[in-house]
Amino acid sequence: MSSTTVQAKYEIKDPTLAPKGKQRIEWAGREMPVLRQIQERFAQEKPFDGIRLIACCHVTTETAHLAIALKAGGADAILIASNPLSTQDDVAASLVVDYGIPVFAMKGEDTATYLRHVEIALDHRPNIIIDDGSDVTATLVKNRQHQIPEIIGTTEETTTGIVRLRAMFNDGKLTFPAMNVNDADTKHFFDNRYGTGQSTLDGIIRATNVLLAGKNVVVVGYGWCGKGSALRARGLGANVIVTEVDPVRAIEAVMDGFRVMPMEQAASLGDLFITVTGNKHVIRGEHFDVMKDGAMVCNSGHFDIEIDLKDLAERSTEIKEVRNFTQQYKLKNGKSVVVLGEGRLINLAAAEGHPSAVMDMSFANQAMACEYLVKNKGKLEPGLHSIPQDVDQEIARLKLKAMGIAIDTLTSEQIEYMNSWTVGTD
Ligand SMILES: NC(=O)c1ccc[n+]([C@@H]2O[C@H](COP(=O)([O-])OP(=O)(O)OC[C@H]3O[C@@H](n4cnc5c(N)ncnc54)[C@H](O)[C@@H]3O)[C@@H](O)[C@H]2O)c1
Ligand SMILES: Nc1ncnc2c1ncn2[C@@H]1O[C@H](CSCC[C@H]([NH3+])C(=O)O)[C@@H](O)[C@H]1O
Repeated sequence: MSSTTVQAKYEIKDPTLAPKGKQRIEWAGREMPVLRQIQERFAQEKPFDGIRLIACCHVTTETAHLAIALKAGGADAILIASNPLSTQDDVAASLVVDYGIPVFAMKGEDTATYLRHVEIALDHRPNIIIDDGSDVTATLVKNRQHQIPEIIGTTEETTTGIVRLRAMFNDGKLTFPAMNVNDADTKHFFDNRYGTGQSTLDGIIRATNVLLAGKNVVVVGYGWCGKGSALRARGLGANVIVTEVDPVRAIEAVMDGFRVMPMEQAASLGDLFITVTGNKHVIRGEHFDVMKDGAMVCNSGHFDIEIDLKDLAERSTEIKEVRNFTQQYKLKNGKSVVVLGEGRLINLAAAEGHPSAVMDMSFANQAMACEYLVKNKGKLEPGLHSIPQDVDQEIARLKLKAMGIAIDTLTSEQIEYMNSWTVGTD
């Protein structure tokens, strides 16, 4: 359903889902104490008064808390989906109905609708863009150069978005500041590793209900997301195999106790494949040809191109939906390959994405990054900017405090020793 009145512009599936969405948003809030404190401060200080802001994020209970915090800080904010399959329609409904935040997102929207929502967001003439994967920023740079003078800056949530921003900068096209949220320690150490680890396995289990104990699980890419996925798959009793292209990460996987081999070999061994590379076609034709009958493939990295689904379709005689988010491709060679979540992020398509406790830190970084952009308006060079270390440390301190965990502090003698060079072997 959509409304085009100036006050209540939105496009969501069904506003009557709002009560369920509100209940779920409130539940998530129990695990988001850091963002809550930031929200309370924003409500007092109103750092975003007069600021138009768009957020392109997965529309989840966690993102709801980010949007609510930004609105509390005075932002004129609207929200669109960062993935066609990840929207939680009840959350979208509640944001519109209960919190007065315009949302343009519907679970299962087609690519044309997804791209139309990007245009609607840019029509809002944002001063700040919160992006997850850089689709909005890339559209701005490609098609809306005239709006760039109005941009104070952007913030980027994920690894692939940062890769795209670096490429944009090297091309001379990133002419405004962009805050690198992904690389904050309190973001990728926890979100990419433990968040992706848990929610990826959650998505696979919700989609298939298969037992993982004893299965050969191939994790493609041993970065932050790969480490988390491999760790949690092992925890469920799977025999984990890792494939990599980076020799250092391959050694890490070996020393973490996993078998490492090229995909050419792993393809015929795996019962389940999880891609987490941010790259393209890491599983493709020659791999499908040698897979076991009934092998399952899914992606928890980035776009739906990590697995070459076009190639798979060309090798198939039939594609059948066998469960929600589970499609069986019947191959010409007589075997079948099962694709989960249409090759899009399995953790957000079939499950609910990362748990609130990790998104608390990711979105605390997002909120603080937006405030930093406003406070430093006109002073930051174009290009990528790290989250200041004191902000990262403060988020960690607040999180530990909320967890009820105390840690030690350096004594003055230790500080002096750590800053000296004269004391050595005696
Ligand atoms: N599902 C989620 O919720 C979620 C969360 C965070 C990040 N991400 C996305 O997941 C992807 C990975 O993120 P990350 O932080 O782990 O990145 P990363 O850079 O730490 O890891 C990616 C790894 O993939 C490896 N790789 C690249 N091409 C490969 C290939 N052909 N075969 C095998 N390995 C290959 C790289 O060498 C690297 O070690 C990114 O696209 C990121 O945006 C998804
Ligand atoms: N529950 C959640 N709510 C909001 N964002 C999430 C949640 N779980 C994971 N994410 C974020 O999703 C990002 C990866 S998603 C990559 C986005 C891309 N547009 C695509 O859909 O392919 C991570 O960096 C997480 O911070």
